[in-house]
Amino acid sequence: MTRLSVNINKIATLRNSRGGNVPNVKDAAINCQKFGAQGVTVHPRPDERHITRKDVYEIKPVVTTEFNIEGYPSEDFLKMVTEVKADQVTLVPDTHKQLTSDHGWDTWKNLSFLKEIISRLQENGIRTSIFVDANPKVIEGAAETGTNRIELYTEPYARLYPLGRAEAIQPFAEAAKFAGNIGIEVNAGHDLSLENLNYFYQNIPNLEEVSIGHALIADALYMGLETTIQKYLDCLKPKR
Ligand SMILES: CC(=O)[C@@H](O)[C@H](O)COP(=O)(O)O
Ligand SMILES: NCC(=O)COP(=O)(O)O
Repeated sequence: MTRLSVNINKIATLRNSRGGNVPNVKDAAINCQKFGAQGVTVHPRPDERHITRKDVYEIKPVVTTEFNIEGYPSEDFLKMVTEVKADQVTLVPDTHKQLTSDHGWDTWKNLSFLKEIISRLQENGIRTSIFVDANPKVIEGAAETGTNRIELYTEPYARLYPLGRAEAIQPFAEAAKFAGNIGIEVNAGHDLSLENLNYFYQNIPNLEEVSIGHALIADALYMGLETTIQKYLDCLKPKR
């Protein structure tokens, strides 16, 4: 079964545009789960332009499914995810000024750094995932870090999908197969949508989880959160 974790960053973006507490991110987390999401994802950034550190602490008690926190492993970030006891932490190689995440880790170059962080998180009972490009060499490096999972960075798939989905999926299918063969579980995310999700799911073996925010929250403006989540879950129905 592939789980859907809803990234609620964009709810916080809307809230922050006015100050105050509308829309309420805690209620969004509660409702995503009520409507069937099997996880809640947040990606707090150092400038707190959407999810804030305070949000992370406030959301945790209402998450009854899986709380996945994504971000760059600064000391501040590590303290927060450990205090909050995230179920899963996804390490992302963000730089300070990034508009959004746009690349995976160079796992070989950052091997000792990642190894140390991953063992600290695992000692605290937190499952780890690291954000990577669909590249077997990089995934081999990920295995060396001791991580439980990788998250495949799917923006290149989403971008190429309208031009030719068979070519778009190929490196991802190979990468996921390679990860499976060396015993690493696979998550995926970034720019997945109602247009491209089902084909991704159909072609990626043993996909544990997808985290989806931008497109899903945009769809919810038109269809409502409940219908939208149902449609995303329909894309992840067991393969026949
Ligand atoms: C790692 C990843 O792909 C997501 O967390 C995505 O970057 C969402 O972050 P923003 O909402 O800040 O764009
Ligand atoms: N890890 C990916 C994520 O949480 C959401 O990415 P996006 O759907 O907002 O592009």
